[in-house]
Amino acid sequence: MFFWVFGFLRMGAPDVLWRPGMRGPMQAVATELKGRRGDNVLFADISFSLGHGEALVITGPNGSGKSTLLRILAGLLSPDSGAFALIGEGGEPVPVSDHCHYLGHRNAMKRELKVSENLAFWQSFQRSDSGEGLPVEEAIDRVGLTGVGHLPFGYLSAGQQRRIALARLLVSHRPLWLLDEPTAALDARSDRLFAELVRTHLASGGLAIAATHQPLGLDGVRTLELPGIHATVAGGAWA
Ligand SMILES: Nc1ncnc2c1ncn2[C@@H]1O[C@H](COP(=O)(O)OP(=O)(O)OP(=O)(O)O)[C@@H](O)[C@H]1O
Repeated sequence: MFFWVFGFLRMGAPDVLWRPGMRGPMQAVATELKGRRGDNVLFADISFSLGHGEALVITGPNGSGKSTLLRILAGLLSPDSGAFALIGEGGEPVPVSDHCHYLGHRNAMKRELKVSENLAFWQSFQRSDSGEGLPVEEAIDRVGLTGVGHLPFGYLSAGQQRRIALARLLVSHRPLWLLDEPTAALDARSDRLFAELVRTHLASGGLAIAATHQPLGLDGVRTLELPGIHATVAGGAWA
């Protein structure tokens, strides 16, 4: 038995706001990905293609393999078979690890370091040739937490910490955002703020793939539903 839910609505043609130093449009292509944990095949035949300005939301029950699929896309796990590639301007593949932001369940911040120190670390660590990100203080402003830069990260509430984790996406520019439960712990206002951040990213030609149980407040994104463990997925492919 297999379930595929396709949302083929595409967001309106984005105003492509290329910034200085930014590379040309990218395309993300997954080809017949098969993911396994131990003896369990979680999913198979996952194929899709995303162009610049497009987003994909991955849904499915607990344990269906959403995080596993995202980790495979990020290059943190190997697929059982199949491939995922990011194709740059001119048709050449570019390393996914250098061109993606991966936001996992955890925020990947040091509790003892100041918010600004954490973000400055990520800015330096994830510097890319895809273009400049925002200054740290501006990224903090964008997630609605003006003035918290001097505080230790551990002083923030769970929702505030998640918002700073989202600010990490802004301090260095990377075209592909891979987001695992990005809105966990966020309140309704922060959900809207997150949707706005993704909308802006897509409008500047970026790509986003998010695994979530909650609606992300984004219109016109494609949806991929993983059926759940022990089910067989077959025959689903996007052009
Ligand atoms: N490190 C691991 N070793 C072995 N099995 C694992 C490991 N991590 C996850 N699994 C198993 O893989 C399956 C898929 O897990 P995954 O975290 O990808 O699901 P998910 O769809 O993201 O779940 P959730 O909605 O609960 O976040 C689960 O059955 C889980 O027990």
